[in-house]
Amino acid sequence: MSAPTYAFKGPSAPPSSFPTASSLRIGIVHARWNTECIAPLVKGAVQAMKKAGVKEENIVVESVPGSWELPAGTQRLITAGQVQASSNVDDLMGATSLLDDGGNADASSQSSSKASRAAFDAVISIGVLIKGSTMHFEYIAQSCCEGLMRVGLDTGTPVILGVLTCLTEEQALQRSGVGEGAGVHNHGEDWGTAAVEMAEKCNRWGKGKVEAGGAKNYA
Ligand SMILES: Nc1c(NC[C@H](O)[C@H](O)[C@H](O)CO)[nH]c(=O)[nH]c1=O
Ligand SMILES: CC(=O)[C@@H](O)COP(=O)(O)O
Repeated sequence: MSAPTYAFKGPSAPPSSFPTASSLRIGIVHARWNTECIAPLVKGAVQAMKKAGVKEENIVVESVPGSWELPAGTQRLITAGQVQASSNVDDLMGATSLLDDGGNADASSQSSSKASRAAFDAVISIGVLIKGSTMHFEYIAQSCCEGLMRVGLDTGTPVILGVLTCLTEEQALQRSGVGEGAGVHNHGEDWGTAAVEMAEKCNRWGKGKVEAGGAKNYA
């Protein structure tokens, strides 16, 4: 199944600068299913956030078994950040991620004395669902996306939907930036940029600051 070509589908350019990026703390929770795609997607998100100005030590990467576990994992990571911010709880010990050494290293490898202990400004939830021969895919895809939306609205922390729901392995690879042919694009990069933008905007709106004058662009 080859990728269709589009005239304009896709996100427009992100903001040209992210003034508060260096002080943001952003979490990634990724599923461990379909690692061929998960690893490049997580890498794309991390690289985009670093390019926007987020410090590597302020990006926390944790994993859960599959996409079904993403809503609960995301909710609990947000809570963990809030607990850390209000106490002296140290790193989240024992956590494993595909990006660690063979999935066996613990989260202390990410730690740095300079790392933020603030509540997370945004969390990216990354999973790759690929249609099989039963209804498994449909149930997980629907519940996972609805669950992640609920976590974002209930906690007030921006949750970025980094879940691919693909009908074929080829579709998943193309959207992870490792496929072949037209339409290959690492969506993880878009999710990283979206996380920084939403973190900055929600922090600003939370302080009651809104930008005036935007209507002139549409007059
Ligand atoms: N089929 C896929 C799954 N399935 C696993 C579930 O997400 C879950 O981990 C299991 O049922 C235990 O509760 N997960 C994916 O991320 N991607 C799939 O394609
Ligand atoms: C429950 C499962 O993991 C499995 O039986 C789902 O099968 P499929 O991915 O072919 O729908």
